[in-house]
Amino acid sequence: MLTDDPLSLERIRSVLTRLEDTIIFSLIERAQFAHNPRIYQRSAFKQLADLGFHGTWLEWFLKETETFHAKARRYTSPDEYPFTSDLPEPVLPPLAFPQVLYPNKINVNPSILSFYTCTIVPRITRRATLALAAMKRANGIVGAEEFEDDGNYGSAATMDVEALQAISKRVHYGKFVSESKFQDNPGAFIPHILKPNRAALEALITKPEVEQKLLQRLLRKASTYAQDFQSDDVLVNGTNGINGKAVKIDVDGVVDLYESYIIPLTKEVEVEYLLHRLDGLSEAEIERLASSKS
Ligand SMILES: C=C(O[C@@H]1C=C(C(=O)O)C=C[C@H]1O)C(=O)O
Repeated sequence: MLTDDPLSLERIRSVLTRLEDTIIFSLIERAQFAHNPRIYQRSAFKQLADLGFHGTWLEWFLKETETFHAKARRYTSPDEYPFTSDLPEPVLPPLAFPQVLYPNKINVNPSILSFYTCTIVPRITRRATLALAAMKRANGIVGAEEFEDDGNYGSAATMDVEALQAISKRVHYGKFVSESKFQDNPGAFIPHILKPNRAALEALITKPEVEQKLLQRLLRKASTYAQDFQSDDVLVNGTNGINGKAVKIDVDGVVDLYESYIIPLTKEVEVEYLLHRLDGLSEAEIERLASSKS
């Protein structure tokens, strides 16, 4: 039975499980558009330079979106982390969230943005890109560089922002996992924090059976959602997809995203959080922690 204890590992894992669906569906939506590599290239749009912005189209989308969300106090929540630095202060006073996590400044969004744009997007949009190429060749267009560009820069970036926000929330939830595991047995972690030992900390937080169960569930989910998309070849709205046909998700690509990137980065967040879990505590406070067990 799920408790409302914010550090219940069962409750935390149920949030991670729910985020799987959010991530898979955001990737399915992004997969309906071609790769559109221009939106990930710095200074690829003169119009942005004219606005004084010299990042990528996607970074501009993130900045504009996160600027508004920051004013609406989104990033005062302990489970929300922006990709953009120097955001404005909220227009409302921050909500009084319970102080569940130990104060920290861990934000791995630069790593998330890098693997997402360099590896995940090209892989999940491959089918849309191939379908676009076939359509363009059939219409006598032969320029290979055009095969990756369907011009849907706004739609593609909107889907990218949704995917990135869901992946960021999932990865940074590792902080709640680490606090939960630390409070359950602080004495096991403290020696490897006082004498920093990343490998020992990673071994303590790693649960292979949980990871395997997750990957098996993910394969079932992605395969089911891909099957649904296949059975519904012509989309109701007709705007997404190539030539009105739904593009099915790269099931192996979703599983690989988790196995090669999301799970390892979540564990990196868990270890980093633990390495700073005793920052600012006195020897007496650490001693008390070491001798306590929940
Ligand atoms: C998130 C946890 O910690 C680790 C990371 C996992 C993941 O990223 O899915 C799963 C199990 C653990 O190896 C957990 O124990 O649930």
